Amino acid sequence: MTRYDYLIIGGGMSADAAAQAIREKDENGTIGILSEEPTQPFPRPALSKKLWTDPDFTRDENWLGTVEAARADVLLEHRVVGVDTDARSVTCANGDTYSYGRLLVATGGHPRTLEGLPEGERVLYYRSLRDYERLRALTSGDGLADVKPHVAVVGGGYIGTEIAAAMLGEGCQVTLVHPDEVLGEKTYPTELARELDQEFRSHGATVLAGARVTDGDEEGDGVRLNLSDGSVVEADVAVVGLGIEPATGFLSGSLRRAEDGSILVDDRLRTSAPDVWACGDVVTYPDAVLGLRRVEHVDNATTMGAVAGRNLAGAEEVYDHTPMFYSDLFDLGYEAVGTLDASLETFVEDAGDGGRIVYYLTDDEVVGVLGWNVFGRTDAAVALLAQHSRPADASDLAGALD
Ligand SMILES: NC(=O)c1ccc[n+]([C@@H]2O[C@H](COP(=O)([O-])OP(=O)(O)OC[C@H]3O[C@@H](n4cnc5c(N)ncnc54)[C@H](O)[C@@H]3O)[C@@H](O)[C@H]2O)c1
Repeated sequence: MTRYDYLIIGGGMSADAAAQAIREKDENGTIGILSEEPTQPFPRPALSKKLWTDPDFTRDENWLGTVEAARADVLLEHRVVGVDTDARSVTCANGDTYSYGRLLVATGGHPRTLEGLPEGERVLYYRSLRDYERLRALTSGDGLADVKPHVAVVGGGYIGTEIAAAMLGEGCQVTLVHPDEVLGEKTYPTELARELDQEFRSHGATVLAGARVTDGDEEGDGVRLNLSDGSVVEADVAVVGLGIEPATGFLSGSLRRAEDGSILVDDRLRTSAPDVWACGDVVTYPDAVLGLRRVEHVDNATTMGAVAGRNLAGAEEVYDHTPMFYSDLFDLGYEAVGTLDASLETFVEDAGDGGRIVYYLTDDEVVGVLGWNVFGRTDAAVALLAQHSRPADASDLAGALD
C-alpha cells in the first residue's frame, strides 16, 4: 500500500489549489491526488466559455494550473470506491489502496441524469474535457460533411445557457428546452429574464419553454428527445445540464453529511473524522456572511481549496471568503454574490449603459446582489450583505455599491 503524507481525492480545481497550498507550506511532504478523470486538473469554466472563443487555450501555459509546481503524484483514472477513516486508507475501483497522514475530499459533483436518457456519443451530460472534445468535433463538421449540427440543449441553467450561447456562436442550429415560462425567471426579475430570453431568440435559438425532457435515445446519426408536453425534438447531439449531485457515493457512513448528501464541514473545512478535510462543490459549510450553504462555482472551489490545503499542512485558517459567481452570454456578463431567488422582493437599480444592479431582499435583510453588465462590485456587495439589514424602502439601496 502506498502512503502519502497528504492524499487528495478528486482532480478538479479545488484539488489543484489545495495541492499548491500544501506545497507552499510543506516543502517535503508527499502529495497524492486520486482523480477519476483521464486528464490533469484544468480550468473547468473554460468548457462552456473560453474554449469556444479561444480553442488554443488548452495549449496556454495556464491551462494545467499549478499541480506541476506542487510536485504531486496525480493518479488519473483512479476512481475511489471506499474510505476507511479508522485505518486511514482509501481504496480505488482498480483495487489499488493508499494510506494517508491527512486526507482531503475534493470530489465536486456528478451531473444529475435522467433515467430515460442514457449518456452516449451524442448525449452529453456536459462536465468533462471529453464532452468538450466530442462537441468540438461535431461542431467542426467531423462526420457531418461540414454541416453544422443541430444541437438540442436540455436545461436552462448555467450549462444550458452558456452552451446554447457558445453553439449559436459556432453557427449551429440550437433548440433550448427548459421547464420555466421564461428563461431565467427563477433567478432574475421578470424584466431581466425577458431580456435574456429575447437575447437567445434574437441570436436564432428556438426556445421551448415550459417543457421538461422526459426521456430519449440516440437514433442512427442523431438524438430523439421526448418532452413532457408530448412534443419531440430531433437533433444531431444533445447537451444536457440538469444540475449536479455531490460526489460522495464512495463515503458510506464515514463522514457527517448534510441532507443533500454533501459533506458537512466546519469553518476550517474539517469534516467529522480526524485528519480529514473537504472543500469545493462537495461541501456544505458555514459561510461567514450567508450562513450554512453549498456553492457550485469556481471561486469557492479555488479559494476553499487553498484554505483546506494550508490547513492540511498545519494551519488553523478559517474560511471566511464569501464566494462570487459569474456568467458570460453573448455581450452580457454578470457577477453576483448570495442568493438570487426571483421569488424574493427585488429592487433593480439602473447603473447606466444598459447595466443594472439587482438587490434581492427578505423582510429582514439584503441576501443577494447581481451586477448585470456591472463588474467589480462584488466586494462591496459582500459588505452590504454582511450588514444583515435592509432599508424599509428597497429603492433606498440605489448607490449602495458605489
Ligand atoms: N458560470 C458558472 O458559474 C457555471 C457555468 C457552468 C456550470 N456551472 C456549474 O456546473 C454545474 C451544472 O450546471 P447546470 O446548468 O447543469 O445546473 P443548473 O442547476 O444551473 O441548471 C439546471 C437546469 O435544468 C433544468 N431542468 C431540470 N430538469 C429538466 C428536464 N427534465 N428537462 C429540461 N430542463 C430541466 C432546470 O430547470 C435548470 O434550468 C452547476 O454546479 C453549475 O453551478 C457553473
